[in-house]
Amino acid sequence: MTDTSAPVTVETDEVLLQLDSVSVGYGGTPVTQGVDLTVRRGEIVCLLGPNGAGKTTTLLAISGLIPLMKGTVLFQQRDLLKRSPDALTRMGIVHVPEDRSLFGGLTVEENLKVASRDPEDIARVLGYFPKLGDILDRRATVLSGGEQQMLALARALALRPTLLIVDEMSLGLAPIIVESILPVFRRIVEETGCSVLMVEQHVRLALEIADRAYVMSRGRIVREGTAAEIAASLDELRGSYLGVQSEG
Ligand SMILES: Nc1ncnc2c1ncn2[C@@H]1O[C@H](COP(=O)(O)OP(=O)(O)OP(=O)(O)O)[C@@H](O)[C@H]1O
Repeated sequence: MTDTSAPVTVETDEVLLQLDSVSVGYGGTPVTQGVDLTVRRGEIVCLLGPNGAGKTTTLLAISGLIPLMKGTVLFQQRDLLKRSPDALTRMGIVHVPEDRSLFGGLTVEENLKVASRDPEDIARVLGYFPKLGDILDRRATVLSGGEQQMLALARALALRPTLLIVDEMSLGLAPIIVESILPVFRRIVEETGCSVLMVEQHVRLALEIADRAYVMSRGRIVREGTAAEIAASLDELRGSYLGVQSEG
């Protein structure tokens, strides 16, 4: 059995994901323009910005769900162009979308079984979200928002991601639930060595657990820095880019 308590040593200088001059959009119209972004192994990176900035669009492009218009996306130094979303999942890129995409008619346990290759994976991911262990036979559709989000994350982890992409994990959740779930990402990274790229509206909470952050506005990266640097300039960023809707 895998010992999940031992921290995994990670080489944080190794670039896992690299976006160079990425432009992507819909119907031939670019939404993002020339986005440069990197995620190193074992890092938690936040992508911040106001509504409509292009954050979700950027994540969809990384996961192969919409085609690039310009630029390159390298994952472990391999070009992701023309790879299907399924192939990217097999390579270790696992995307938890904004709508969570659970199988509503299936139970918690069945949702986890769909994702896991090995029964041990289910026990392992329940270690991060013990509450799910008490409701294994409950259908996903009747779960609370927080329980659904835990299940979506647990299912993603059962796929053993190298890069976990999480879009608006906190959407519709009470701040107290967000405060309890966000720190789990730090534990996941320390114990599995995976990297996390997340879009999060609870900016201050997200920066507490992140290593670095990018701020996006109107499809461009307008600021990047360590989480501490971005947190220190939050008041200024709120005034110029992040807008009043950013919370936390
Ligand atoms: N399927 C689509 N077809 C056409 N335009 C779209 C589509 N999806 C998003 N857009 C547009 O692309 C722009 C960027 O949207 P995106 O969802 O990437 O922003 P975001 O930064 O994630 O915003 P939010 O925080 O509100 O989720 C918006 O103007 C949006 O209306």
